[in-house]
Amino acid sequence: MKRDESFALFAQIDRPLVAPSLLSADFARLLEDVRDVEAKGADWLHWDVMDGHFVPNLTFGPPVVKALRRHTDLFFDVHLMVEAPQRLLEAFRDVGADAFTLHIEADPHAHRAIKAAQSMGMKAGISLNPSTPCEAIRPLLHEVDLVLVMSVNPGFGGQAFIPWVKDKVARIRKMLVELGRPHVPISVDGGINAETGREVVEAGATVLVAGTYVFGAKDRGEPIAALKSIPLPREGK
Ligand SMILES: O=C(CO)[C@H](O)[C@H](O)COP(=O)(O)O
Repeated sequence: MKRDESFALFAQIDRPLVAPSLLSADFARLLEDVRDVEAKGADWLHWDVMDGHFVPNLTFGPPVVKALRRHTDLFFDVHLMVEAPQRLLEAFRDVGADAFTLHIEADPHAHRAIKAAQSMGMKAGISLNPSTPCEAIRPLLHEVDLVLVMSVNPGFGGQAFIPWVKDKVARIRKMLVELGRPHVPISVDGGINAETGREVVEAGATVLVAGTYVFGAKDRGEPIAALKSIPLPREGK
């Protein structure tokens, strides 16, 4: 799916979008892995940016995004697991990030960051950790383009899905419906496979971020197809 198509589609889609998480790709052959998942139907690419402070791990930053931007037209879904994410707005805009998603726990001025990202032409997302209550993001639901619900404690791939996060997804979808914004995408990240993917889609998720499940497969086309085959619940169900 091309970069500029995906957000217009959320009012029409009947399946979740699939965003392979590059955290689980082979960093020594990143371009080959990106080409592989693109050829096999990935809708977005999910970038886990970690700073060693907000989470106890370090990954990549704008130079790596820039290097791959030249090779693909996939939507770049950039997830900032960093302190003071606003510092990085321009840097990621300049290298071709399409969505800039920050953590509510990382920025007391998250609303300002969201407005700034949007004014720079990026989609703006808000993310919350498993133990952060949904109420913490309620005021921002009026304005965000994307909600990213963590279903593991962020920092590492390959962790087990936390089942009670499904209730949070359902609550946030209900809040969005009540606000008259039913098509705002809810993305779920952590421990996603065909089974947990189905559960979160039933709860209201429309984007599935999957690292180990996709990149750990011999044929990445199989997990991508399995996630894409999950039907979205019908409206009014
Ligand atoms: O944000 C992340 C970790 O902080 C990863 O995107 C997430 O954990 C996906 O990896 P996996 O599918 O292996 O759980």
